[in-house]
Amino acid sequence: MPVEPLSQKEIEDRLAELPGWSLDGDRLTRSYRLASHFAATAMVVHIAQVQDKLNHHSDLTLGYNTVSLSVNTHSVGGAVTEMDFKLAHRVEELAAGHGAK
Ligand SMILES: C[C@H](O)[C@H](O)[C@H]1CNC2=NC(N)=NC(=O)C2=N1
Repeated sequence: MPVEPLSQKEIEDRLAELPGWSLDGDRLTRSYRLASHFAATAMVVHIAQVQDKLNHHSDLTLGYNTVSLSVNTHSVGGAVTEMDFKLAHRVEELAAGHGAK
């Protein structure tokens, strides 16, 4: 599926539907806090599974009780595309099941 860079306005409109996510330079980002380091680790594994399914991968960081993502689309030179928002929405869905805030 070919993807194109989104305009600033398109990014802002889509971000309005994704509380907690923001644009940091040319990347979509969000950090989550979890109840324990083990819970955070399980969420990382779950996100990795989704990313492989979508063939779209964030920079994914496991901290102490935290999980952070930062993503853009390499194939269009590191711009934000629909693929980044698709991943963000999938992560939001699974985050609830991990008790991530
Ligand atoms: C060959 C493979 O389809 C590409 O390298 C995929 C893998 N994961 C990816 N992840 C991200 N974030 N952007 C991409 O363009 C991308 N491309």
